[in-house]
Amino acid sequence: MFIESFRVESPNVKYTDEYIESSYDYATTELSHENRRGAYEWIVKPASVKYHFRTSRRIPKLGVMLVGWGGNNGSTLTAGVIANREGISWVTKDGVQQANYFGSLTQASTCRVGSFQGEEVYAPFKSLLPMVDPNDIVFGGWDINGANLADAMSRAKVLDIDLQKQLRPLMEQMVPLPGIYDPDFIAANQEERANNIIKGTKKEQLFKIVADIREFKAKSNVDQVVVLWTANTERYSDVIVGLNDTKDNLFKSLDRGESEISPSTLYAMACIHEKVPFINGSPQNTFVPGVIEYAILEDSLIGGDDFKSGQTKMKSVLVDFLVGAGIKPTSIVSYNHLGNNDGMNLSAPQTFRSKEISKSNVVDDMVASNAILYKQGEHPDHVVVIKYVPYVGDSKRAMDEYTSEIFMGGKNTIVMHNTCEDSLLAAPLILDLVILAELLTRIQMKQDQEDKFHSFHPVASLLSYLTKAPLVPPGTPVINALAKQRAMLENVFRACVGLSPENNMLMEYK
Ligand SMILES: NC(=O)c1ccc[n+]([C@@H]2O[C@H](COP(=O)([O-])OP(=O)(O)OC[C@H]3O[C@@H](n4cnc5c(N)ncnc54)[C@H](O)[C@@H]3O)[C@@H](O)[C@H]2O)c1
Ligand SMILES: O=P([O-])([O-])O[C@@H]1[C@@H](O)[C@H](O)[C@@H](O)[C@H](O)[C@@H]1O
Repeated sequence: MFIESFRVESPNVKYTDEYIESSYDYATTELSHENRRGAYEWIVKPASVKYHFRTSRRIPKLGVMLVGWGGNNGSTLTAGVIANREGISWVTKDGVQQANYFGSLTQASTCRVGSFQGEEVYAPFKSLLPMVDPNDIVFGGWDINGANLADAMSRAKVLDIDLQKQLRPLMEQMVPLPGIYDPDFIAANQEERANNIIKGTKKEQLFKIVADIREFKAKSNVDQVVVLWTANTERYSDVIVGLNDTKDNLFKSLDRGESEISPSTLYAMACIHEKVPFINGSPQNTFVPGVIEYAILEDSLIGGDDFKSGQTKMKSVLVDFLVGAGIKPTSIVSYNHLGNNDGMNLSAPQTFRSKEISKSNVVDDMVASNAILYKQGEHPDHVVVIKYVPYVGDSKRAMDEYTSEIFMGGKNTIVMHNTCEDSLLAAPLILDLVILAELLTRIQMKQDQEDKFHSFHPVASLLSYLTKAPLVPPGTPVINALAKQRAMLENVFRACVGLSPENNMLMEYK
């Protein structure tokens, strides 16, 4: 059974005009290793911590500024939202296609709210808490290439022609603002694309971005802005003591005109300066330690890294299943080729290295969870290959092979092939990232013994479901298993309306 919405009635939940307020007993455990009767034992004690949540019900008019707006992802997302908002349908060789938000967790997934007369009851994920409607989002952003969004959509070659024809008049007036271009951080093959750039020193560029954000907010008449990086993958920045290891050193480096400050770090600093959430959809280390310290000091939301859209998303499901089933993956080979501009940029060794890192670390938590299968320090062989093949364009071809050890010395090899437009996987994730980032800024929490409500930690680990390399607060475990990431997000939102975590026990039927 499916219901469109629900209201929680509980002594622990209060709906006012301003807020949804809830009290929630967080059940956890406390572990100790104790010498009992001459032998050490691991003691596990159930514990409970009372939290209070307060979610503002005032949904803002949201402006989203994309860095790399004219790229395949940026143009495809903008086109998709306009098509949904205008209710556009188009003719394809398979018949008439309606616009939809498939692939978006917030817009096209559901969550179980219970059972009714023996039927399982599900509601839209977006009904858990008041969220921005994507159809109401105002888009803007920057691009180092000056193509308008209609031409960018055509260049991307992602969407059907009949749809593009209907969208062109609605998109050709959208022109990206000049972006910060530094050839030292992306592939040299991007140089000819860079015809729309901000001149000046890095500091002048940073404060031009600040001015752009303020002007966009005023002109678009939006209440809140979220900025998301969907520009090219940069090489990693060197992290150097005295350069970018602290907020103060980062700003001193900026004043000195240090070159080792990437464009993405400059955009992030500008957003933190304006207390505008900044999400990194690419794998580079935008968030050098100085940026993280700056975000924490300013309590300004940052999140990332690298959209988890295809091969890696599948990997974070399959390896979790295998290891959870007591099967030992021993070799993982992920190959793909694609022919879009992202693929061209990744054909340079230094930018590929950024992507190789984010695509390789995704199994670490699952391997570490099972010492029966893996000895200390043991890992599967794990290879990532990306090749640039212009002819296939955005239609990424991914081939994965997983070899595992099974019962009594047996071997099992799983091979997968995946073909689809990479941007059609990423665009809905961008939507989720900006909608969730905005929502997180409207949720406040406190433990029972705390005096005042406060926001979540500004490093938004709750966005990890959507990223290959989740950015987490210092000292926080990095969870990559997709089911755990989704459950974490859903259960925190359930707590905000006083509902217990979905535990799948179905005791009613036992
Ligand atoms: N499935 C996916 O598409 C997917 C998944 C994970 C991550 N990503 C990442 O998302 C990013 C975008 O992917 P895409 O396919 O849209 O790439 P794209 O090359 O089509 O778009 C990137 C855009 O960014 C612009 N740009 C580059 N540097 C810029 C800067 N400093 N400021 C402003 N604009 C800049 C480029 O001109 C281009 O228009 C890439 O980094 C890619 O690795 C994509
Ligand atoms: O999300 P995923 O499919 O694992 O990884 C993808 C890579 O395989 C692809 O080569 C790259 O161009 C995309 O940006 C994305 O990162």
